[in-house]
Amino acid sequence: MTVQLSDFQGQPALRLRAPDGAQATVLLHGAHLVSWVPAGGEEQLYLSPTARYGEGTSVRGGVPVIFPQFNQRGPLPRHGFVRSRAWQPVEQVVRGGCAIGVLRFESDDTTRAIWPHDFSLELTISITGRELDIELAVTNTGETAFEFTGALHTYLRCLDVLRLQVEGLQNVAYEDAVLNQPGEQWGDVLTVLGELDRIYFNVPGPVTLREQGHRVHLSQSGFEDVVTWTPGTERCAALPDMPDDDWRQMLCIEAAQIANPVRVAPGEEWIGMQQLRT
Ligand SMILES: O=P(O)(O)OC[C@H]1O[C@H](O)[C@H](O)[C@@H](O)[C@@H]1O
Repeated sequence: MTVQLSDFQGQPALRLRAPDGAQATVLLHGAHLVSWVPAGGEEQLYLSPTARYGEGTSVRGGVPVIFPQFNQRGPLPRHGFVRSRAWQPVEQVVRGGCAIGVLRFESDDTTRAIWPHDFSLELTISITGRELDIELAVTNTGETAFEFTGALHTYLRCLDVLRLQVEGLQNVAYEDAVLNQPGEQWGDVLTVLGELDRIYFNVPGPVTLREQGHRVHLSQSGFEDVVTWTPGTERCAALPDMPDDDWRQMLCIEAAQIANPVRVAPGEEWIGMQQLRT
């Protein structure tokens, strides 16, 4: 196995470095990407300074992998269970100018006890220049089909969430979990006024986060939906693993599959991807 483990906050991690200087760090815990610095650029991901680490916890920030259940849309723990478990490192390599890290998670007695299916997940993180690709492959290794929902729950770092714009969601129907009602994005930009928690369904193209002197383009395949989330003042103050005012420095733009659960037949594989470019 071609993997060299580093330490990040006491956690085993893969540090990726492309020949052009792009860097990323992914924990074995949750296959959780906690840092992405494009070549010649600055940190693009928000990571809470009071995040918790280790078995059973989920890290606040970075890119949590949500599987096999989004949020509380089913009987499983919120956002499923793979974000709070250790994954296995599979590969760490530099190929064609990209630094690539691969991690794997396989069903075991603990997962079967709450979700009776056999599966294998592989998360591949690839960086080069100003681009990050995150690919989640879900394989059904069992004898019967299963369905899942999930997401790559990307926390983007920003200067001030109240002063940014998100483009690419015009005319897209959404469900607003704060107002508890459906809606449709009528303007060409989404601005944030405070707590925001929306699922945009069937998003047709890329989404761009834009603020003064900074922008990130996000595109996705496999995943049909996009979630936008920031907790706002009150909810953030109630989160034990995030400083009270830090919600102003982040916005989650998640590649998600929620409205139409994915059905995976025995032996089949589903692939979902989120691509970020600055
Ligand atoms: O606090 P967590 O379990 O990590 O969930 C954080 C957030 O994730 C998603 O974005 C959901 O849409 C939110 O409703 C939820 O609050």
